[in-house]
Amino acid sequence: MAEPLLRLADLRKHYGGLAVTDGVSLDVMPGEIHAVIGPNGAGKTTLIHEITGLVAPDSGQVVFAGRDITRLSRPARVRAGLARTFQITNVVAGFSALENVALAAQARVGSSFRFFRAATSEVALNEAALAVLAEVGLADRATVLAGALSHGEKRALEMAAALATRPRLLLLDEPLAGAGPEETARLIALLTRLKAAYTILLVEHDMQAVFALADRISVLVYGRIIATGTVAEIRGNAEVRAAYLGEDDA
Ligand SMILES: Nc1ncnc2c1ncn2[C@@H]1O[C@H](COP(=O)(O)OP(=O)(O)OP(=O)(O)O)[C@@H](O)[C@H]1O
Repeated sequence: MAEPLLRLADLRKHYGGLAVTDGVSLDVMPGEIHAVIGPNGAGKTTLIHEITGLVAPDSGQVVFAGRDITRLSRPARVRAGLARTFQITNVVAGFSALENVALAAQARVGSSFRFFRAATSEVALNEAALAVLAEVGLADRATVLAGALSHGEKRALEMAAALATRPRLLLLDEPLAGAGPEETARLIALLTRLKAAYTILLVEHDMQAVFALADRISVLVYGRIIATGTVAEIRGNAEVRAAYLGEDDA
């Protein structure tokens, strides 16, 4: 069997008396979309933060591509191939779509913000940024200020910014949050396309989207994974249905 691209081993994080991550172990296999679902406050965002390095776990390990990255800095994790999008839309409104992507690409090579202007004039950087915009269907919106994009386009731009770092693993924190039905359909189509090229860890509340996209699902409840399995296994799991999925979802 292939080695997991990401392995979480017995991760634990307490805030005071609250065990927010309570011994989470999870493998993300190369090429899969692995969804993490769970009720509000289950600890999903904290788990993503522990993977990206924003929150340090009290104990346990984060192993990425065979390397223990538990204590690595956030930029070092990005350089190793971890990219994320945020739950709250996170683009620079006053920059064009192209500039936003170029800025993200620069983060990967570690150059500082003040070299930004010079760098965007580089033909190669612009071409690479354009290619990434095309990947998410925004090529014809390259010169539009990010602040003027629709909500769904901003989410796609966030994904482009993440892709610009040339990730091996894409962490998506609620990419469909706040999207209307049409935008949701478009974003699901985009994620389906990205699925062919990237390994993805997806945190998402929209169960129809999760069932349509995920290869495997892990269910997090009060900081613990209560089940991991295929869509069919999770939908048919009585404990999951009782703890989380309503009859409508299942
Ligand atoms: N820095 C912190 N200090 C104290 N408590 C925290 C902190 N961060 C998160 N928590 C608590 O940890 C629990 C899990 O929060 P987290 O945001 O990870 O859950 P979540 O599953 O992402 O929720 P949601 O689906 O609502 O986004 C919550 O009870 C939250 O109040």
